[in-house]
Amino acid sequence: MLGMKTVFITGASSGIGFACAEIFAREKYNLLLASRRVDRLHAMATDLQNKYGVQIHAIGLDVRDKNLVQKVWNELPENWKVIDVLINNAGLSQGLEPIQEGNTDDWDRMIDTNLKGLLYVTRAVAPAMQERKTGHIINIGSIAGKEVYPNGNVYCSTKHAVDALTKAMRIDLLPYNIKVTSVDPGAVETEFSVVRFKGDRERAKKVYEGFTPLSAEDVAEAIWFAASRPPHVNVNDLLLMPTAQATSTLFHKEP
Ligand SMILES: NC(=O)C1=CN([C@@H]2O[C@H](COP(=O)(O)OP(=O)(O)OC[C@H]3O[C@@H](n4cnc5c(N)ncnc54)[C@H](OP(=O)(O)O)[C@@H]3O)[C@@H](O)[C@H]2O)C=CC1
Ligand SMILES: CC(=O)[C@H](N)C(=O)O
Repeated sequence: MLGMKTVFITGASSGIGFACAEIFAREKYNLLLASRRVDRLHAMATDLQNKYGVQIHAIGLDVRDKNLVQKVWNELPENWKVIDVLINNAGLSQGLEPIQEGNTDDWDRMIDTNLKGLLYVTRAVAPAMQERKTGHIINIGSIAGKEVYPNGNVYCSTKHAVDALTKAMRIDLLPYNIKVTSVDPGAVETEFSVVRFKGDRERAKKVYEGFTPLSAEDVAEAIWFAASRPPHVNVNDLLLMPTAQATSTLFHKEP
């Protein structure tokens, strides 16, 4: 661990988080990886350790579980609590219905993951950054945190909350030299839509037909850009879109 920086990535088992793990390992960061599918994390850890020679610690974690988040953090070996960059990436959408037809369990899952999960992980990690008077928290927001689109109601509101939280966290943490950034992608072809449509791969595929979406790597490179700025530079908010997607509403072609 000596001399090398450490990045803590939530939601590292797939998509943007998975791509971040590869890029930060390439840049010789040690990786603290968390998600529920810890088998995937172990598999990627072996691959990345062989490829880049960095140290990797994988933890099974459901960010919705407040007590588990704190327990897992408390039980980490001390050297894995020295986090230079926290990437609050874990998140999802569930369903795409108008508000009056929405599934309230879906709503709970999005709020518990995208908002409360981000809060619980930040609350566990930020005090150690405060103590060391250094750190960088990168929240993965969305164009859905800047605009809303038909049937996007609760998902969009969770990402609007992430937008507000990022601004508030920056104020609170500035006295301790902790940077706070929001990276806000447009449409990215990951498992996101398969999760949204609960395994309906045909429906998920249709989301990306007719245009070139962002790749997880496109977003991870943007996250690396923000993380690799010199000490006097903070990227407050980085919005990146597929060229073909003028606004979030173009993202959903469904009626
Ligand atoms: N794809 C897109 O178009 C866009 C995505 N985003 C945001 O990017 C982030 C990453 O999404 P993306 O990579 O696309 O989607 P993926 O579905 O590919 O990845 C989501 C990741 O989040 C993890 N995750 C989900 N729920 C939990 C949980 N309760 N506890 C811990 N980890 C969890 C999943 O791991 P596991 O299931 O193993 O727990 C997985 O690693 C999300 O916050 C999303 O809102 C923003 C804009 C656009
Ligand atoms: C742009 C996103 O955050 C997401 N892909 C969505 O469907 O809104």
